[in-house]
Amino acid sequence: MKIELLKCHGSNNDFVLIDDLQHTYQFSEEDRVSIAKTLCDREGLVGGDGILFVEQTEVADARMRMFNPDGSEAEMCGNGLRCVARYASEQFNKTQLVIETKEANLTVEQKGDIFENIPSFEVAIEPVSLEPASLPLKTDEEEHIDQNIPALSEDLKFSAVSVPNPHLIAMVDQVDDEQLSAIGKEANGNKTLLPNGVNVSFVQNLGDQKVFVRTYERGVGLTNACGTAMSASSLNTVLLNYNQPDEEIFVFNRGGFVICVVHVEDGEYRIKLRGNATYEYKTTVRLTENKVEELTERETFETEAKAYEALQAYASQEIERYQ
Ligand SMILES: N[C@@H](CCC[C@H](N)C(=O)O)C(=O)O
Repeated sequence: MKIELLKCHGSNNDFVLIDDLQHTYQFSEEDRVSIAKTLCDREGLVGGDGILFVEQTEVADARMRMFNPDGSEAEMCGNGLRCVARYASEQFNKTQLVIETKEANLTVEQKGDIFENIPSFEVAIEPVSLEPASLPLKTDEEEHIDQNIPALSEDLKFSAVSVPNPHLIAMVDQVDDEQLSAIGKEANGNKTLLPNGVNVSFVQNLGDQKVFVRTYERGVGLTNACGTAMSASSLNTVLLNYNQPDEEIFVFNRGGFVICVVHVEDGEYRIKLRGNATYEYKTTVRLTENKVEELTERETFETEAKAYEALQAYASQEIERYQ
């Protein structure tokens, strides 16, 4: 199988974008799973936190399907959607588009750069639900906000949110990666409690509408950043009165930062996520027997990489101030 790919990232949550708008690859569902496992393998030539298939659709400008490195398909991907937004906006020469995702058609828009020379996109993160059944999280409660889940931790309190992929979020004083990994693995292994698995985030409140978020992603493990997790975490900080609705929340992560705004209207929540959509390189590969062979020299985006280094340096400095 010969595939042209674009390697890109949102907050250094990195993806392999495959354009099925221009091409007609006609991948089977099995192909998609095998492409995800093979191309995302960090030991292989490409590596990534997921695959973004950009496809034709009748109901929106384009359709995004997102597969995790373990081959599972996610309902949504916030950082990935920004990359797809940029790619589709360039294809259609439009700054505002609608992208079909697994559960919703979402508005995406090119917005002012979040940092010098960083092409930035804002995407809608919807539908949002606090109903445990929407994750699903097995419980009799109507909502599970800032409460213990003894099967996962004696002392941490979690909020269950779907956006619409499933998230558990805990506020912490300091992020402990080992503890987060252990809880993430446990939560994803406990199919009685969480039949579809879950993304688990630790959130450190930094004050002044700023937070730091670290996530153990379902189907991946610890990543530099997770867009839907940062959106769900921002909502959690509004629900718990750490941050204000309708105002920008700066969300720092291991790979940079994004800006989230949480809107609350008649008990309904809408979240906007704004951040970078950075291209790394383009190449063509051939996949054979779970092996990747590169057929062309990589076309790299050096200027973008340089600009992003400055953003990353700023974000790292900010994070260090609070460690
Ligand atoms: N990194 C993504 C989320 C990708 C899907 C997630 N691992 C899941 O299975 O729900 C993001 O930026 O939102």
